[in-house]
Order: sequence, then C-alpha cells, then structure tokens
Amino acid sequence: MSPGKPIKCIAAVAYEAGKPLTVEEITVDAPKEHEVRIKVEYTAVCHTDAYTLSGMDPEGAFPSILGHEGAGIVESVGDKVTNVKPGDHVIALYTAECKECKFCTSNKTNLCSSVRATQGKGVMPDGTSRFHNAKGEKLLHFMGCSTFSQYTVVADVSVVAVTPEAPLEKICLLGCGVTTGYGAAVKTADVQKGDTVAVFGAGTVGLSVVQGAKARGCSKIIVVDINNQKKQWAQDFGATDFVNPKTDLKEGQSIVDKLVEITDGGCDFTFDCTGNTSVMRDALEACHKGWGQSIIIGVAAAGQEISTRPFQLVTGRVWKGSAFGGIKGRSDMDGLISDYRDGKLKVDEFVTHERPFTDINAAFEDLHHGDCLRTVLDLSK
Ligand SMILES: NC(=O)C1=CN([C@@H]2O[C@H](COP(=O)(O)OP(=O)(O)OC[C@H]3O[C@@H](n4cnc5c(N)ncnc54)[C@H](OP(=O)(O)O)[C@@H]3O)[C@@H](O)[C@H]2O)C=CC1
Ligand SMILES: N[C@@H](CCC(=O)N[C@@H](CSC=O)C(=O)NCC(=O)O)C(=O)O
Ligand SMILES: [Zn+2]
Ligand SMILES: [Zn+2]
Repeated sequence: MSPGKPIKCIAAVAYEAGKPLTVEEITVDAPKEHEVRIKVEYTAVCHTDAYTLSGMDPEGAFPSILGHEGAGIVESVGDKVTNVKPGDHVIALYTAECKECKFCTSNKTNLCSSVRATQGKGVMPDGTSRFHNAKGEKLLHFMGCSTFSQYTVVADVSVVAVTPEAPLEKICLLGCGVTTGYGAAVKTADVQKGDTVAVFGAGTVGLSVVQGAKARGCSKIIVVDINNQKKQWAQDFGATDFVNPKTDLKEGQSIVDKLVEITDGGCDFTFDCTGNTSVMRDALEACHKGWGQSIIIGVAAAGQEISTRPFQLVTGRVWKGSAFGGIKGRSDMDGLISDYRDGKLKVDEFVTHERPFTDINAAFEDLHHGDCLRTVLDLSK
C-alpha cells in the first residue's frame, strides 16, 4: 500500500482515435477526498470501449485511459470515504450511485447526477485528473472507471464492495455487459411470464437480456442476429427461436413481418443490442400494437438519429432506453452477485477469451470476431 503517494504502473493509453492503445508506464496520483484508488485485477473490453476508441463517441476525448468493465482491490482511500476500505474487493461503476441526488432518491431511474458532468469530461469531480504519462502529460479518465490501468482512481460513489468469495476474473463482467442486458429485461422492461420478446444482437448485452427473459418465464425469446455463429449461444442462454435476417426471410419478407408473424401480431418487448439505428426502427415496429415496448440499449455513433412514423407510437407502441440496465450499482450489485453465486445468473459463460493485459490490442481485435463474447484481461501480466 502507498497511501498518499503516487504509484507508477502499466496502463494502456488511448492517444488518438482509431489508433491502437499504447501500453506504457504511467503515474497514478493518490486519491483525494471522496476518492478511491483501486488495484485493478481484471478488466474486460466492452463494445463501448471500441466505439469510443473509434472516435464515434461525442464525449470521447484523448489522450485517455479507457475501460469500464473492471474489478479489483481497494489500495487506498482519500478522506471522507466511508463505503469501502483498503483490501475490499470492488467493481467500478460507470453509473454512479450517490444515494442522495434527485435521481438516486427516485425509484424511476438509476442515472445518478452526482459525478456525471465531470465524468463526461474525463476528469474527477474536482475537475482534475489523477493520471499522467512519463512526459508529465495529463491523461483523461473514462466513464468514471479507467480500468485499462493496473491502478485507477474513482469517485467513492462509483465503486461498490463485493464479497471476496466471488471470482474477480468473472464478476468484472458485472461492471457492464451482463448487468446491462439482464437489468434491461428484469428492471427497465420488467418482462413477465408469458411475454413474447425479441432481442436484436446476440453479444454479451443481448444474451444477457435473453437470460433475464428466460428467468422471468417469457414464452417466446427470439434472437435476431446477422451471424449464424451466434445461434448456439442464443439457445444456450435461453432463446426459443433464432432468426438471421440475411438468410431466414422469405422473398419480400422483412424482419418486422417475420417477427409479427411468429408472435401473432408483434412482440410484447423488443430490445436493440446492436447500436444500429435502422435495427432500432425495426425493433420498435416489431412491437405489438397497443402495448409493445422497445428498449434501446445499443449505443449509436455520433450524428446518428432514430426515426419511425409517429403512427407507430400513436398506435400504442412505446420507445424507451436503458443505461446499465436500470441497475443502481451500489444498492443492487449484491443481489446480482448472489444470483450469480446461486447459479441463477450466468457470467462465466461470457468469458470466451482470456489474455494478459499487455495483449489488450488483440482483445479489441477479438471483438470483431464472431467467436468472442468477452475477452478478460489479467492486469498482473
Ligand atoms: N446502454 C448501455 O448501458 C450499454 C450499451 N452498450 C451497447 O450495447 C451494444 C451491444 O454491446 P455488446 O453486446 O458488447 O456488443 P457486441 O458487438 O458483442 O454485440 C452486438 C451483436 O449485434 C450483432 N449485430 C450487428 N448488426 C446487427 C444487425 N443489423 N442485426 C442483428 N444483429 C446485429 C453483432 O454481430 P457481429 O458480431 O457479426 O457484428 C453482435 O453479435 C453496443 O452498441 C454497446 O455499445 C453496452 C453496454 C452498456
Ligand atoms: N458518451 C456517449 C453515450 C455513450 C452511452 O450511451 N453510454 C451508455 C453506457 S455504454 C456502456 O458500455 C450509458 O450508460 N449512457 C448513459 C450515461 O449517462 O452515460 C454520447 O455522448 O453519446
Ligand atoms: Zn460497456
Ligand atoms: Zn445520485
């Protein structure tokens, strides 16, 4: 432990959009008041890290330390930190929970406002960064987490302690993908037994929606993906049907027609887990007239907009969105970990690749291959 002292360690720095990350030594300053320094043990790479690195994120800023699906051990804490202590096993939270703001005290949302403005600018709540490189240049934070570093500093509201019994190399996925999809099904949509559901995009997020829908006893869980390699996974996670719009439609039939046909008029719930705005439109229009709800989870590139005929909404379809599955990270994580440990929530199954941290650029390549759900990086290597 080096409380109060800067730590030199290895991080993967995003210097420029569209360029590989640079693995190099950086300095991580000590945590200030209401801040926590974490020794990151494991992190996965989420599609959103790749999206920001690509330059498509309006909030993307460089140079920065990306990564937001990580777990580790608290190394030291600044003054006034009461929720975690050195030695605690923790998950970093890109959706903070201060438990005090207008959002946190409402049961309508998980979108805590306490640190969101500074988080979006890549700095800590006091407006400064805790990272610099060997040249002394400031490096920005990302999504309040920056888990692509052996040590990171986060706001105390952006971290939750978890039982040390849970394997960090697996539960790092609860920092984003699994929680996001599962929460979108059971919390944002609150799907019920017997509902019909279509999930567009069979990545970690989409397959986690599937497991939420299965847990609730939905009658049809239709996965839509353009890659037939995803079919087996879809079935393993609980899908009842798989449709590939490129190969499984009749002449002149659209994916909307197909879903309306197999659900007798449209789905009760649909989920976009692709980030593609034309898929978002299909997902809305595949909803049942009068009550169908479509949940947007995917993150679209800067400048993209969604559209549909207003008539789709006039006739009772509902378009909504979900961030981090509507989960309040500090209040709800314990329950998710218990479900995982009781065998009710699949997490291990999403770890298709494991690599040493220094191979992080290969992990970004993995994302583009149909055989990868999540690559988990070991920061000790
Ligand atoms: N709102 C939130 O809180 C969060 C949002 N996200 C966002 O959710 C999305 C999904 O994330 P993740 O699961 O990690 O990503 P993945 O890339 O692993 O999954 C997306 C899946 O969608 C498939 N796909 C692409 N285009 C289409 C299409 N036209 N129709 C059907 N399927 C398609 C992809 O296939 P292929 O592999 O062949 O391209 C892939 O299987 C991303 O946009 C991510 O940024 C992620 C976490 C949190
Ligand atoms: N920064 C982007 C939007 C990116 C985005 O929508 N992020 C999701 C989480 S994606 C995780 O992998 C999210 O939770 N958004 C809500 C939030 O408060 O950030 C942009 O500016 O468009
Ligand atoms: Zn993510
Ligand atoms: Zn709050």
